[in-house]
Amino acid sequence: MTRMPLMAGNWKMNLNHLEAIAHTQKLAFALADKDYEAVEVAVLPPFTDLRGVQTLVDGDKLKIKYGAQDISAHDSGAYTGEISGAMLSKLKCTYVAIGHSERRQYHNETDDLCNAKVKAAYRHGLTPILCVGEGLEIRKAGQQVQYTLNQVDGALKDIPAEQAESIVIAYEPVWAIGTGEVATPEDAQEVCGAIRGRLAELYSQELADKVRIQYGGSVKSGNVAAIMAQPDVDGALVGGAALDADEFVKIVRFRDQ
Ligand SMILES: O=C[C@H](O)COP(=O)(O)O
Repeated sequence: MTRMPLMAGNWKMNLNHLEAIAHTQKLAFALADKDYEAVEVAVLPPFTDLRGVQTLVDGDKLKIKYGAQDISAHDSGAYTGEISGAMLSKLKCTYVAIGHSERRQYHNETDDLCNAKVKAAYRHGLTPILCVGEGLEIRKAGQQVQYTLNQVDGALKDIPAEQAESIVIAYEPVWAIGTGEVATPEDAQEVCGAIRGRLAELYSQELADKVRIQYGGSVKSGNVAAIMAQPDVDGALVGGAALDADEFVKIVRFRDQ
């Protein structure tokens, strides 16, 4: 089964709304139709950038997809500081990251909350990029597969197959995020393969074969090809390297690296 690779740039808390427009224009200028035929390209800017990115993408009919880095579990109301799925879908977001390790670590997000956010995303026609992955202690104990599969189970609780078949799962070992310490291609394959196996158990092999599983953690143009060569890795969730447009374009063109 061929799955369209998804290269997504998670800008995290970087680039203001003016910088976001300049950065997206630079990407749009560099990317050609043949890039989009081979790879789906997405950016996940901060909330305050989304309107600017939308205006650019709509106005110039760009093929870059975009989405948010988080979503509220609630649809509206007295939740100061939160952004709802309805607001994101009104801005024509395609994707929303859920359960990024930085949200789990600094905002105490649990698997139950991730599950509620996955449901909120689907209520509003957004595609979740569910982030999972173990910390260093878990890795040292050799528990990375079980730990990550528990996160998958928790976030997908009561999610029907008709929804789950469109999910994207990003395996991001926490010890490899922003550290320059990339997982080996074999490390990435071990867990990504196990995630696909779990999807087959929870749903069906047919569904598992459709779902795109990304690797994230210090992905750069120099290591992306080896990671993408793994059978169960269908893309990358890129942090730091996505802030450099030239570098991100090289990652999108991983087959040339
Ligand atoms: O969402 C992206 C990941 O946290 C990876 O970040 P990084 O590429 O800077 O290691």
